[in-house]
Amino acid sequence: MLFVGQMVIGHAQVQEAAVAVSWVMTSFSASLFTSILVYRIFFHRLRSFPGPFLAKTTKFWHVSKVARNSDNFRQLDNLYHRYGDFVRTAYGDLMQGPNEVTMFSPEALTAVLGLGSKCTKTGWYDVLKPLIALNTTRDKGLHDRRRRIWNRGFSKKALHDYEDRVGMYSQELKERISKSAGKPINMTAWSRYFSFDVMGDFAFGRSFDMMRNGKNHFIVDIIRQGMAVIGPFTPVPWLFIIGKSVPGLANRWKRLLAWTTAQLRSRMEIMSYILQASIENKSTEKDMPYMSGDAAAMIIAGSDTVASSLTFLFYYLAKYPQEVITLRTELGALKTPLDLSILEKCSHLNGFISETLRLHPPVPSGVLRNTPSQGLMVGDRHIPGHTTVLVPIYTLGRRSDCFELAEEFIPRRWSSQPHLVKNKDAFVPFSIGAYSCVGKNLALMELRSVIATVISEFDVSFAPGEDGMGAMGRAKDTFTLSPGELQLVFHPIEK
Ligand code: HEM
Repeated sequence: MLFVGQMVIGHAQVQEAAVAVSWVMTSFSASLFTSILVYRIFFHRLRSFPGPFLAKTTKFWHVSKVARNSDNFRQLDNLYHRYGDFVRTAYGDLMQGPNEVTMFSPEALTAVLGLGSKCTKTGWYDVLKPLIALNTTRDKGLHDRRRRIWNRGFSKKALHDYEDRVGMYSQELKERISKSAGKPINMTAWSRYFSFDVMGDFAFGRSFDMMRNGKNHFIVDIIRQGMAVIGPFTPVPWLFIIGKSVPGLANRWKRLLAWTTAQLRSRMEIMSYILQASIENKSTEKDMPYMSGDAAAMIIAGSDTVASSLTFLFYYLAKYPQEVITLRTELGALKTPLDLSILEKCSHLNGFISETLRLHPPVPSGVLRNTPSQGLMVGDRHIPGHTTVLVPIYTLGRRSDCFELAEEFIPRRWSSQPHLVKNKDAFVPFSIGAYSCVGKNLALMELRSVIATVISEFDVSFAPGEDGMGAMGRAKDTFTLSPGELQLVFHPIEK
């Protein structure tokens, strides 16, 4: 009896203790979170920057905004129109609370990325770890050393050597298009098949054969699934890094790395310059994480960007048939077979490409940087040290104080009507400074080659029922831009 009584009393005491402990825990958590919120809203060093109320309190505000449509560039653009040149956002570095300022002016771009800037890459760039690619190298000295090696693969001579290969892939695309002449084809997919085939060849000496098979290579699917996750989780990159350990994702990730490393043992093109540097230094095995990282980065950086650009180039060819005639006249004056280096001098073709990249930059939200410890001056505004900053390329390219009729597609602003460009510093599709795009000239060569090759034989129109709006309307911002489907019809021209 006594024993039962003790048990009842004991049970009651345990219950009381549990209630007391949960009260203590609840009040502790409530006061902790309240003080964090009060600090972030009223006392944080970025409190003077305007921005959405919830963005001051948690980064998940930004995730919730972009989770559904993966349209970060559009969300940031809305913030610019609402708050102006400096906005406190919730987008940024590893394990911090909201500690970011997004800036929208060319002046800010130069301060953050221009030569001499002391800003550094943020923890977001650890996404490829354990591999280390050129574009994910956060140490400035190491980056400079590796960039010098990469530059060899993009020298004038190297680029000249690539011309035939690029021309050959452009012909292949034209032949594939001609097989579907008069019928709708998904140009978003075919632009991707082209760009990945080219990069497969340049990175590994072997095409992905996507144009031949008319479908994605499995490696490309893995990359695209990875990029689709990166998009919404950019504000919280540590979640993505943790996600890489989840079995399904981890296996796909491992397959990608194993495949990339295996390809390195075979014939290579641009990678051969990078490999050569390691052979000269007798450090091939030690450098393997760099070389695998570089090969993966080359595919990621060099394929989606070119694919997105091509999709929008074709969109404008279909939308403005008059432009096709102007381009054809310019190209008609050239000798055949086309010499790709001559295309560099075609002012309308280059204006057409620049205008497309201005309105649809393939890296639309820009790149993440941390300010140095002393902070950063942008005009008369001081950004405190260790703040994550970014300058969205999409918004810069559409600023009405930088471009006359900014929302309109006017290729001539880059040739015969330069007054339509009020501030050229706002046109930065390839970024600027020490970390700007190393592949810019190869990318432009590909774009010029495809457009010149295809329009010399075809007119382009939207497929029945297609108005072209989905390409941008349904585009996903997965760091690089992934356009929505675009159905086009190609009609052989009479010669
Ligand atoms: C229209 C096509 C392209 C556009 C708009 C573009 C844009 C960019 C941008 C904005 C960056 C800066 C990224 C950052 O700071 O995080 C970048 C870097 C880079 N791009 Fe491109 N890119 C294009 C094509 C290519 C191609 C064809 C390659 C071929 C290999 C390439 C390779 C790279 C590499 C390796 C970097 C890192 C450079 C460094 O950190 O030093 N890109 N690109």
